[in-house]
Amino acid sequence: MKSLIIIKIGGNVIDNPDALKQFLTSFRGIYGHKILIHGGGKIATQVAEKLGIQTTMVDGRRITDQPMLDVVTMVYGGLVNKQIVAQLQAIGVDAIGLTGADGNTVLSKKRAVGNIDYGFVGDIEEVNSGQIQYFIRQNLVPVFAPLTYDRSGSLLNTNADTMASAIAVDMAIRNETTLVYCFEKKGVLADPNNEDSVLAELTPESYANYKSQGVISKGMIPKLDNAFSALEKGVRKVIICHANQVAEAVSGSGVGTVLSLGTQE
Ligand SMILES: Nc1ncnc2c1ncn2[C@@H]1O[C@H](COP(=O)(O)OP(=O)(O)O)[C@@H](O)[C@H]1O
Ligand SMILES: CC(=O)N[C@@H](CCC(=O)OP(=O)(O)O)C(=O)O
Repeated sequence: MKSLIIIKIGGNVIDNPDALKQFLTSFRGIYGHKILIHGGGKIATQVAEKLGIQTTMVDGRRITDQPMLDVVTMVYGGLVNKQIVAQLQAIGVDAIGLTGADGNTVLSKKRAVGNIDYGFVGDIEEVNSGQIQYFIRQNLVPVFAPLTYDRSGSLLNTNADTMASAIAVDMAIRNETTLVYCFEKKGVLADPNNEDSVLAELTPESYANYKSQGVISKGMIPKLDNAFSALEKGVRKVIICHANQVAEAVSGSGVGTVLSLGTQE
């Protein structure tokens, strides 16, 4: 099987032009086939606010009514996606920007969880990995915005960490897949106030312990849930690391946090 590297880059890095540039340079240094999935939640919140639209997040997901869907479509599918693609092209990476609707690549259905009306939020139902593989075979680097669609013409807002995990799981059928979550810290920290307290390894057991102590919290919880889920479903390796260190992390030089299923019964 061929190796494939799937990288997710979060909103705090995208929001900082210098940090984004450094990340994209490191991304260019990754040898072989690769896919990028970007977030951009922070920018969507800022743009929405400028338009007088308030943001409400529930369980890490943005309540997405029609005006908010318009904002996230413009921000993720337009502004962020096209800026990243243009910057990658400028440094010699032949990137192609996609949403899940483009090439029918990622299909979802409206989220229906409990009594909460999330609006136009999509839970992924199907990844068309054959089509994504086609782009890769053309030596293109797919760059996905966190937007999916529901077959009947509606775009749906989808959490970018979940999108990365779902794409990685499906691509793992045809490729030896590594999934890397990049953000603004050096990895999962044993002490959130100490940037150097990076955990080299995390198992479901140690994750549960750190979570119950409140050491792992906020956005890191859905990220790790998605990350462990990918590992359980056939993704070979999952790493959480700093955006600048993505090339080193992929080459196995020991930076960041590597997830392991440990010795589960
Ligand atoms: N133990 C921890 N180690 C590192 N980050 C943590 C930890 N616990 C909570 N976090 C928080 O998780 C955040 C990452 O999640 P999130 O904001 O969703 O990432 P992204 O930028 O990829 O969207 C970090 O910015 C940090 O504030
Ligand atoms: C449904 C839902 O919540 N979608 C996310 C998609 C963007 C995202 O996940 O961006 P980060 O990775 O930068 O957080 C949102 O609109 O915030």
